[in-house]
Amino acid sequence: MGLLALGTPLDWPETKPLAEHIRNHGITQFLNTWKRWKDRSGEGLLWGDEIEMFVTSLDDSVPAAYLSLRQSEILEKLKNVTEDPELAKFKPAGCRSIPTFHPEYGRYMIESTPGCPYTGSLKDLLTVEIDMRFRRKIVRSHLLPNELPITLTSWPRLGVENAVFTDPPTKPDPEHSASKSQYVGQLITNPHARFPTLTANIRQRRGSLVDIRVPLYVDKNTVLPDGVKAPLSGGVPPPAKPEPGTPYIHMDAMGFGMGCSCLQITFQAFNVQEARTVYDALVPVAPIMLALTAGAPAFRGRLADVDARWNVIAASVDDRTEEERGLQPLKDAPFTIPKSRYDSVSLYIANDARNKPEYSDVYAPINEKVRERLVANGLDNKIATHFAHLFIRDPLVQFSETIDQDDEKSMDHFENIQSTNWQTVRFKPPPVDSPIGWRVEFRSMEIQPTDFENAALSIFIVLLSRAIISFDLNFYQPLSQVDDNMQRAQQRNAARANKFWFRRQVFPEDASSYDLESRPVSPPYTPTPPEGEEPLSPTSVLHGVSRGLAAANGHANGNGNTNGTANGNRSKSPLNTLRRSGSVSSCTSLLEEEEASEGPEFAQMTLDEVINGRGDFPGLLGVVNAYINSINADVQTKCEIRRYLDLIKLRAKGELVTPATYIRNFITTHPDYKHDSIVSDQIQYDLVKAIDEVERGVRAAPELLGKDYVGSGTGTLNGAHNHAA
Ligand SMILES: Nc1ncnc2c1ncn2[C@@H]1O[C@H](COP(=O)(O)OP(=O)(O)OP(=O)(O)O)[C@@H](O)[C@H]1O
Ligand SMILES: N[C@@H](CCC(=O)O)C(=O)O
Ligand SMILES: N[C@@H](CS)C(=O)O
Repeated sequence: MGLLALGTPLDWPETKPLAEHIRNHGITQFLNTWKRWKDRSGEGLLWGDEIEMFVTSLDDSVPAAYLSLRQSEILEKLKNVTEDPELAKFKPAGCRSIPTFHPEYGRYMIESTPGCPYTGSLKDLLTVEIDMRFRRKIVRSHLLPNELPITLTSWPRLGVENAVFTDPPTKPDPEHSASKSQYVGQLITNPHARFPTLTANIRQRRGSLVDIRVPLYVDKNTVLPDGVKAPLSGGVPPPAKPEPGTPYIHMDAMGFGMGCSCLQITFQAFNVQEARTVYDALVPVAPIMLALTAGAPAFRGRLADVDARWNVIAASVDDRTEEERGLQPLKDAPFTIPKSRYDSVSLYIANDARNKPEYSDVYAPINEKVRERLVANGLDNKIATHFAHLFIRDPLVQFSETIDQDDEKSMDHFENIQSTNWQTVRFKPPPVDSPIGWRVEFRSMEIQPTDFENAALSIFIVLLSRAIISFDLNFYQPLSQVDDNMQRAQQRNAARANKFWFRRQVFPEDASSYDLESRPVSPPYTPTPPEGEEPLSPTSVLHGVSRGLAAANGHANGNGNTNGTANGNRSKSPLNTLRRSGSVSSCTSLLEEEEASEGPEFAQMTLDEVINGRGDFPGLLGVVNAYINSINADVQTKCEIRRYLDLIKLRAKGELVTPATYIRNFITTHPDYKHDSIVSDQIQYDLVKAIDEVERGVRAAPELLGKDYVGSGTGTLNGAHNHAA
């Protein structure tokens, strides 16, 4: 959740003339922080997750499940839980603090975070699921008897025409609502000024309603839509912009995207250098984790032909003008902008010789004035270019009371731009007046139905970040490949059927290059815009290659059971220790043929291979296992951690399904499903009940969670039914 300042929000015509003032002071504020923190080390790893959930309300008489719009009431009660002596009694053993709860975009959403950040010790990692479950129980205990806390990524029936999908019922109001949507009304949006203002100002800056198009999953009885009711303005990234003639689901409001739920992880790095290294390494991991966590197969009452939310949110906050989208010749805009504010990363940032200029191969326009100012103040070109790219954007939410700020004491103007650049990974400078240091936020993952999964994914990403630092791993690949992977990750059944570009050789070839401090620094570079300022479509170059390549290759199944080196920091020969005996690849001729054309640096791998490894490539889980083996921890703790890592392993192998597949299967096998792509009220009601029962362990879902999953029981704090209405 972004900056939640208070005040009188300005509309777009009032905000636009302030853009340069806000950017200038934002950079001044950043430079003040830079001066304070550039050489400072923090405490090292502290980290936390953010879990976004929906509050749903069930009406058994219809039957139907609605989005409950009681966010404010519920958060009002949750505001004081930290001091609640009653609650302290229920704090589970191992849970260190009372969690905190925050608003999110949807008026039906609650975000929760741990009360204080975790450390990286394995023992602390074992408290993550306990903490997440505690949060869910606290929320559940503050709901009405007919309400449930549900961690679904998209709400299948949000915005269905002439239908009730909220409690209380709401109607679209295109005349007066901030989005002007023909499908959803103002009341689905959190009333805090940030959210309606973002919604209205994005639309006004863009010059039209946002335009979201998701390919429709066409079943045998699907009646193809006869077009949309509002004129469409185009410029939506694929596959939200299906090929002409492809049927799609249309959405037209920020809430369809930002009203989705995700799982985010924020780590504090030891220093700025480490933060930049981890940021870069996680950029290629983002699409991999999007595919592994995919959980959004239905939008606006229909099954989609995608499994994930990403492009929907990208299009839902796409404030670019027609000129910026390349639909009109440039007149007022200085350049075309290839991506939405919510999108994948377009520049690597580490000052590292391995960060070759050719890897930042997607067009990333920059604010040259900002770059020059940052460089003149001592920043190296890579980090300066990163911020100069973020600062091509205009501010979207400004309050009249806070136009003039004390740049020594505030970061609000900086955060205004930074926190509305919603990229897969976020590089976060230290806040003012706080001991918190440089952080990296990993943002691509979709929320999972259970906290077992949410904890497993969080633990995996944290351990991966430790392995990256410990073994000095090199995940660099061209950002055009990462962008291509982002699109592949969202396709239906991507986790099982798609291939993803990844770097083949991830270990340093020369052990002496391990020392981050002594690594040579690559020369400055400037990303070159393509000739004629046409918007690039790097993904299209690579698209055809991936399509339809099912994971039919019979490569050996790495079990991720590596023999890591002892005493982890900077393992000296990770390649040798990770080479698995007997795991030589036995690829099909198709794969061999494909690989032959791939070159030595990068290969297209199944998700199983990226995670579990193949041949000399250890897989992300392989390096995590090596890291675990290299640190001192008792066997019992390591075994308990493996329970979580097994979920990652088995899901990547395809032995467990993604939430998207589970939900899709639930819908398509439901007796009320008529093979017409439609998710009816009855289906959604049963789905919501089923997801809740699965979470509590009342309903088995071995295909999603394995057979040993133990649920949260009644799910409430005191074992009774919901009580705190
Ligand atoms: N010192 C710290 N280092 C790392 N993570 C921290 C630290 N302090 C808090 N966190 C965790 O960072 C997460 C996000 O908290 P933060 O306050 O940065 O949220 P935010 O600003 O709303 O994030 P977003 O970038 O999603 O808008 C939480 O899980 C929190 O536990
Ligand atoms: N809910 C958004 C993220 C919102 C935020 O940036 O905090 C998502 O699913 O990605
Ligand atoms: N919650 C996100 C998306 S609206 C933010 O505030 O930036």
